[in-house]
Amino acid sequence: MNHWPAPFADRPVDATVTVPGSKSLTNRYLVLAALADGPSRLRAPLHSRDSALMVQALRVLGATVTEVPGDGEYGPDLEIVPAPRGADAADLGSVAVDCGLAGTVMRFVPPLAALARGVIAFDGDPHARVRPMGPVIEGLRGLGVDLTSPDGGTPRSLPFTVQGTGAVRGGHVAVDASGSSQFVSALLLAGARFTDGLHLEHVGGPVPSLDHISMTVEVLRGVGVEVDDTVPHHWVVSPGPIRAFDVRIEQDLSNAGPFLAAALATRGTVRVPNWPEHTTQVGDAWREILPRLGAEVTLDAGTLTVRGGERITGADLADTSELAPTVAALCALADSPSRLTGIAHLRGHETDRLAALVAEITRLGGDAEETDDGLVIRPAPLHGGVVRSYADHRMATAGAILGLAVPGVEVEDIATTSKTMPEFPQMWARMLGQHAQAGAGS
Ligand SMILES: O=C(O)C1=C[C@@H](OP(=O)(O)O)[C@@H](O)[C@H](O)C1
Ligand SMILES: C=C(OP(=O)(O)O)C(=O)O
Repeated sequence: MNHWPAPFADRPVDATVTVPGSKSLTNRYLVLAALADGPSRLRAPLHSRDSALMVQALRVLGATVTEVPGDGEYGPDLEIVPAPRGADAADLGSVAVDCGLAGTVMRFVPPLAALARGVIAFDGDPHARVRPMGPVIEGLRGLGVDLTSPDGGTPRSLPFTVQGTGAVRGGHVAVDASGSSQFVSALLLAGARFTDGLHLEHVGGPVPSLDHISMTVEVLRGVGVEVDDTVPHHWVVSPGPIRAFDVRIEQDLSNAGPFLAAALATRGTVRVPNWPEHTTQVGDAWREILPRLGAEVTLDAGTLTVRGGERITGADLADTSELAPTVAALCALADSPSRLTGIAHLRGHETDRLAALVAEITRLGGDAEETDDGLVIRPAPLHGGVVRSYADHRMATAGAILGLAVPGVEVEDIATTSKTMPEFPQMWARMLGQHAQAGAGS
């Protein structure tokens, strides 16, 4: 496997960076476009492995997705014409959806398949088969959908087959969403198209990544879907049409994270323009997290500016969700201990991220330990070495952050960043090139 020599920054970065579109927003709007009452357009969407898998899934289910020129820096716009429905709906026959390693595809698409007519087989990368799926499967079964595993029994994970009849009864169903917020989002996104709508109830421990559920609810309301979330752990989606739309996708604030982290790792300055004024993206939390780690953060006229301090300070941080690998890399460079909590469910992400972070930080000489629901990371001098990426885009970018401050770090399979940011190696080099130019001029 290829090893990427992570660039070491021998002086502070000074760069302005814009990142590609949000994975979470792109894949939600793609799903909604396939269910909408007319053609929709996504402006400046993400183009990456996860969004390509979603586009391909929609095509398999009969939608037409076309790339059209747009003004996005990172690729064309997308126009989506939904598949004909009702009496006009084609019988798809036996078709297959490849989920890759995308949580959004493996969780959000099965409800769409149930609304189509055909026998739709789902599978993905080897690790996708161990990502938790049970509550989506049980939820759909509770709503009247027939799903089977290859041996004919009740599936618990990928691979499985959805017997799409063109309609889903819907109504009340209870699931345990403590393993992933995506179990909730998956059912909510399609809920308005179920005959009786959806009353989803969560039973179990705390639901992680609540920002992502807020995003789902806000996006749904934006396309005319009525969602009642006033009672904790209950979401009621009224049956009705999903309005066709034309939206601009915000840049991915979670993926802005590694670049912002570079300011702390090199005691430099990184600016991200077009920071949304209002957003449901979890990455907006960088504005609270990075000051806790010693940075100065300002948001002025839509540009977020992060200035690294003399040192990175450790911190106790809860519920960092998909930001956690980036946070952990910074904590490994801090000069006081950190405790990350509320992230037990990261064990079900692209890899077991808690185990992976401990293994890779330790491999570079660091001091990291797993707890029941997170990590403890203590200061220790780091040395060079290979950071394994486990097919996990955020492990790869965590390795890149460490490499800025530690000479001799190599990241295995940097190309795995293509899951959500195929341009990452070039963007990283450009960020460091800007620092060289700024240095040459000063
Ligand atoms: O709905 C979404 O777009 C996501 C929800 C979160 O999943 P979990 O709740 O499993 O953390 C997040 O980590 C993932 O990257 C994207
Ligand atoms: C957990 C993540 O992805 P997925 O959408 O595959 O769950 C992530 O991007 O950090």
